[in-house]
Amino acid sequence: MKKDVEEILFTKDEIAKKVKEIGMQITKDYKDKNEILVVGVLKGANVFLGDLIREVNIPVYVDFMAVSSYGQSTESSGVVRIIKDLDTDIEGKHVIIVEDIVDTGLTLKYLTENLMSRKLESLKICALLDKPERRKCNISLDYIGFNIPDKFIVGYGIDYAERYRNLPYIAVLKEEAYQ
Ligand SMILES: O=P(O)(O)OC[C@H]1O[C@H](OP(=O)(O)OP(=O)(O)O)[C@H](O)[C@@H]1O
Ligand code: HPA
Repeated sequence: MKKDVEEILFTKDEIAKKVKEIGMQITKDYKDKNEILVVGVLKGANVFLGDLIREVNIPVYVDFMAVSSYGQSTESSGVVRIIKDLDTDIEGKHVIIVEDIVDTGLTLKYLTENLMSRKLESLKICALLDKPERRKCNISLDYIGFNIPDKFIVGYGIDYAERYRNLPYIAVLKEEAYQ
């Protein structure tokens, strides 16, 4: 796996420091609420979510959605499909969507519109990585870990064709690894 890595963007320690900061900010912002519901977007956000919730010091409930837009390629198809919906009713809840990476923004645009229609109390978005150069729609992110360049990223839960999710760091994938 290491041979396919062009460059390490963020080490394990740098990621842990950033996740801690985001967790502290969420704790501060929601300190007056009884609980929050964190919605992880499978599969990529799984690793980030697992670390993040342990840095939040108020009651956290967890649910997941699975959507599909990329398939086996490095380009978003733009068509988002729900593969797994939430298990819980989110009416009246304070919800935070947790994403690993925002690229075109089409996945989050679809998800926010979908969740907003369910009468929740509030909705915020937390993304570990943001690739603003690639944006194809207007969405606003409430918590962002790192801005990254327009390169294909893997590691810390993020895949190419289901590989590299278990790399402990965040890295740029060599072009020859996906050609
Ligand atoms: O901003 P966008 O262009 O919509 O791209 C972002 C989405 O793409 C990735 O998911 P992917 O479809 O690769 O699925 P995965 O999480 O299962 O790896 C990532 O986890 C986001 O959900
Ligand atoms: O850079 C990326 N890497 C992996 N999956 C992705 N989905 C959107 N952008 C990316």
